[in-house]
Amino acid sequence: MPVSDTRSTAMWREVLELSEVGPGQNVLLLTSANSNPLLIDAAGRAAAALGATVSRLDIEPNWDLFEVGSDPTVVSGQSPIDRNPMALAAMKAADLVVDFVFLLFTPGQKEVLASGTRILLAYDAPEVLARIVPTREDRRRVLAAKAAYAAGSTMRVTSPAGTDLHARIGQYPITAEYGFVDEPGRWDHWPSGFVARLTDDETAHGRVVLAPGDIILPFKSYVQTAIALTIEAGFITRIEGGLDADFLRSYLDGFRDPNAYGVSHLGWGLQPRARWTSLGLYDKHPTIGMEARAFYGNFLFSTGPSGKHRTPAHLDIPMRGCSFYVDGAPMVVDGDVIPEDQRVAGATAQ
Ligand SMILES: O=c1ccc(O)c[nH]1
Ligand SMILES: [Fe+2]
Repeated sequence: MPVSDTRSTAMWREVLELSEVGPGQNVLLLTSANSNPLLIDAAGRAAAALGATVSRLDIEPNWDLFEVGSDPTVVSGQSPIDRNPMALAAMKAADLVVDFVFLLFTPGQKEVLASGTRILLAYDAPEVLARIVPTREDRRRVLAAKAAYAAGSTMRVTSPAGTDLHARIGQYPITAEYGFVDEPGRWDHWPSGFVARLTDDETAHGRVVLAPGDIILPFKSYVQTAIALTIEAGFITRIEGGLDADFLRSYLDGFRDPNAYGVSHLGWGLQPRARWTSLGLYDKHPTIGMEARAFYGNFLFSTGPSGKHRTPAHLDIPMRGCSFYVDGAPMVVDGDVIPEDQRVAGATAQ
């Protein structure tokens, strides 16, 4: 059932207030043909009610040859604003841009954030946003996890299905997503609730075994048959299994890009209000699967773009029942997050 206008405007007011929107702030709504008008209208009304000056910039759709289906996360890394000085100038002049297009991983987004503009991405179905309106408690929990992740120089992920992945970390920043943008130059995504970071170049190695119930985005499917990935020097070198493995291998082959097999950002889900099951109740169009990316205790594995290599092929693969260690200290054990007051530091913990 759709979220009512009243409720939608109220939730936007809450999130924009958390994002420090108020009188004197310039808020730009960035839209395109793929944007959800319900989200745009509610955000504009809420920002105006908070006293901000609200403008809207509509850009050409970000279609790409490889974009199959209607999910903008299928192809990442470029957008029409990258080569549009007019759009970039408008976004840099804003204090906060609400991105209804999906600019993640694009050079244009990076340039706008560097100017101090805040960018809040909002694309998922309105009822998913309504279920996961961010809170200061989400921010505290995610930032505590970020601090624990930042303290380490090695990571390891294991699972009963046979995952045993090692990597060095520290070369690249941590993305701590809690759903609102309260500092200059900050990017975030509503709904969310997880930490993620790229591994140090060519250091990821071992095995990742996708078990039944793990999710591959943007396929928006639950893995039915196990897929065994061999990881060497930061790349997937072998994909073994049955039909799910064939589909994954064929999909990645279809990009004809060796970087499609890269290991991308790794982290874990920290949103207790996101549910592993939600994706199973939607058709593929209405949602981009943010509850799957954020459900509490997932291991968020992902492939494609890395620190050194660009590629339009990006998969987010939230996995259940894994254990995530930073310098041997457990962050998640068998799919359950270790609360920060029970976390122990250093390699002694394992
Ligand atoms: O919020 C997001 C969404 C997709 C992604 O790849 C990273 N973070
Ligand atoms: Fe991702």
